[in-house]
Amino acid sequence: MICEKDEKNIEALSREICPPDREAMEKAAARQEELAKVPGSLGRLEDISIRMAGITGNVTGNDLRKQCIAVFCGDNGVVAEGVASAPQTVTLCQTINFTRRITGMSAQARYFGIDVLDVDMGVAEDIPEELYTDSMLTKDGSIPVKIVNRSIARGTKNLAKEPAMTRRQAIQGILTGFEAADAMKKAGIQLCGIGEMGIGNTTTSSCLLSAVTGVEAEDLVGRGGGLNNEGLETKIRIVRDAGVRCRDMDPIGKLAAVGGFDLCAMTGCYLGAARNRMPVVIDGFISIVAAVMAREIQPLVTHYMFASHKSMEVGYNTAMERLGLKPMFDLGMRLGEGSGCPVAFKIMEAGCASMDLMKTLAEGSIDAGYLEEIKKGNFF
Ligand SMILES: O=C(O)c1ccc[n+]([C@@H]2O[C@H](COP(=O)([O-])O)[C@@H](O)[C@H]2O)c1
Ligand SMILES: Cc1cc2nc[nH]c2cc1C
Repeated sequence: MICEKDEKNIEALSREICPPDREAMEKAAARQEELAKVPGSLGRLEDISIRMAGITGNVTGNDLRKQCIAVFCGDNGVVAEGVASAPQTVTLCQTINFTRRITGMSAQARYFGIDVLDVDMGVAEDIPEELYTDSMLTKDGSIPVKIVNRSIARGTKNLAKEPAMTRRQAIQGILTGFEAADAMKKAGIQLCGIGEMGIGNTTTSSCLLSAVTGVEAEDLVGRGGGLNNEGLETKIRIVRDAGVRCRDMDPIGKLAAVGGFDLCAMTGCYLGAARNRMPVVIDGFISIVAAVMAREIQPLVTHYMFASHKSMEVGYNTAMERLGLKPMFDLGMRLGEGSGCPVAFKIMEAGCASMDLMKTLAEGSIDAGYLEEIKKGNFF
């Protein structure tokens, strides 16, 4: 049963997020200056290693090889307004197909050996019982391959006509996100990404972004999965009304009025990852709007966030400016699911490898001792 205590819990948990370790960051920056290269020549890979030092407090040894993408799935009542091009049933289909590792995100996850934490936050249609699990961890403490049942309701209400959900439901969703972050930490995950699946969620995300930033709907709303002109006009109108209606609400109020169950859980998961001092990767438009919502609750959370790719969705830049981050790459992607996270994980590993394995010129000098080692066949 969700109650006032749970809302206080979100505040208390968010207050536990620490600022980054500045001393470790200074040491890491100094080490990057000394390594055998032109200072700054590894560009943003250097920044990543320095930010990682701030997150863990360690300059070296920031191993990021145990990785997981948490994908939060749910349907959105607002699709009744004709604001999405794909049928709602795609949400169910992809939620199931994450477990088969055959979607845009999960195929990459399978290839790279990344875990997927697939959470049903409120898919409208039935998920077969055999595919469900109640626990975010298996008996041996790993991330389950099945779908974790945290369904709040079979989709949200139509936000154009009434609040998408109750405040209690929004709180429940946020706390599920915290739970997911804790489960990943317990499973030994060192780097996580946050994705989603939910037809209609570029509309809910645009509503939230408009409400938070006050930016005009026309400058935020895109075609999502490929909306036609008529649908786009409706979407802009709905986002404009929602933005005005929710402008003065607190973050949880905004999420309840015009958000989705996926967005609530994603918001909580960013906060939970930061609370666990775990670096967390942002995917596309929906993912970055949830990151903005997390920042509205606790600004320190951004120190733990890394932005993967620049989504093609129109409002992406507005959200990015709000966070003060910079995407790592632009591949013209706009799929969602967490599909930008695997490549970002590899870039982040590269940044940490430079710090761990490179030497300074002095440490790597070619002297007689080194040549003796080479003669013995010891190259590393
Ligand atoms: O993340 C993005 O940048 C992104 C941009 C456009 C669409 N999507 C995906 O497409 C779905 C939402 O699109 P829509 O048009 O139904 O609102 C949802 O399942 C997202 O994962 C995702
Ligand atoms: C097939 C399909 C897959 C998706 N994955 C995320 N959003 C999606 C939308 C569609 C239509």
